[in-house]
Amino acid sequence: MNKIAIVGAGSMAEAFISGIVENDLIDKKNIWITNNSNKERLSNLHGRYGVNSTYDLNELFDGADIVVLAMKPKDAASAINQIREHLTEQMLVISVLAGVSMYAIETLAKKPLSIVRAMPNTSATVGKSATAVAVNTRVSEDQIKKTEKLFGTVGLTTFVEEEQLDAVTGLSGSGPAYIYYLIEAMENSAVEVGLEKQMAQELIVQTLIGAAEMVKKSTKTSEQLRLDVTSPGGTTEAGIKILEEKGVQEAFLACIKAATAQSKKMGDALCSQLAAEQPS
Ligand SMILES: NC(=O)C1=CN([C@@H]2O[C@H](COP(=O)(O)OP(=O)(O)OC[C@H]3O[C@@H](n4cnc5c(N)ncnc54)[C@H](OP(=O)(O)O)[C@@H]3O)[C@@H](O)[C@H]2O)C=CC1
Ligand SMILES: O=C(O)[C@@H]1CCC=N1
Repeated sequence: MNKIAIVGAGSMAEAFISGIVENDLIDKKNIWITNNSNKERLSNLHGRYGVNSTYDLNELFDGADIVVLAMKPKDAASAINQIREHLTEQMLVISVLAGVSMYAIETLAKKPLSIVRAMPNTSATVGKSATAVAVNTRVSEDQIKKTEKLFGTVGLTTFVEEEQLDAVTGLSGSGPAYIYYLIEAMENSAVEVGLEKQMAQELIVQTLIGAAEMVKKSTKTSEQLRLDVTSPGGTTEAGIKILEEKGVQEAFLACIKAATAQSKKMGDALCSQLAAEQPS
């Protein structure tokens, strides 16, 4: 890895910078970043991580072997249009943009590119992202190794087909929000049954970490582990009965299907727009 050029300086970009710098993957002087206009944000990132920033695209891309696209999907078209002349077939272009396909990126760049499309989640901030990655046929073995190293600094990486990324987005991309929602619900319930919120939060968080660790380490399925907790006529049985009556499993199915469909819809909308703009 020689130089990384990051386009977009939001929370996702910062999670990567933090992971790369903490793991000494590359000298921080070789990490370059730009954004749309927020100079204060760039100087803040420089101050905290020692990375370089610039609005000069020649300086940003000069000698870069990896480019990370980390702006919002709505800004992808204008951002890629601005940088397209600097992108080369030799560079590895890593995109974390939700719903922006490799086809869309190449169409906007107006050239074939080696593209890695990734779906991390916000737990990248604490090095615990569940990231799924798809690569196109131009990505070399060496670039795959670089990709694994890079995403390894922010958590777990798994390789998927591009078609699976909508489902991954609906599952683990949005996933932290579902878990926060569950935590919120458990915190509010704890208060209702007479517990102090802060203390309840500690219990809930440790319960989640412990249960997740059990699923990860045990040879039992999650269903078996649930049944292990559920004594006949006991408290868990009483609680789970209510979750079943309220249709919580069905609600999760509908939730993940809706998020997957929304990811596909966002991607399809951009692809249709780009196809319509192509000269016939
Ligand atoms: N949040 C999440 O859970 C997840 C997000 N993602 C993806 O990560 C990406 C980044 O998200 P996030 O970090 O939350 O975004 P933020 O809104 O925090 O940051 C977006 C950044 O893009 C910059 N930007 C906008 N337009 C341009 C441009 N033309 N050229 C250069 N930079 C530009 C903005 O600059 P300025 O501030 O100057 O306007 C800002 O620094 C998104 O595409 C999202 O889909 C992926 C997985 C999970
Ligand atoms: O809600 C969103 O669109 C983004 C994509 C994955 C997580 N957040």
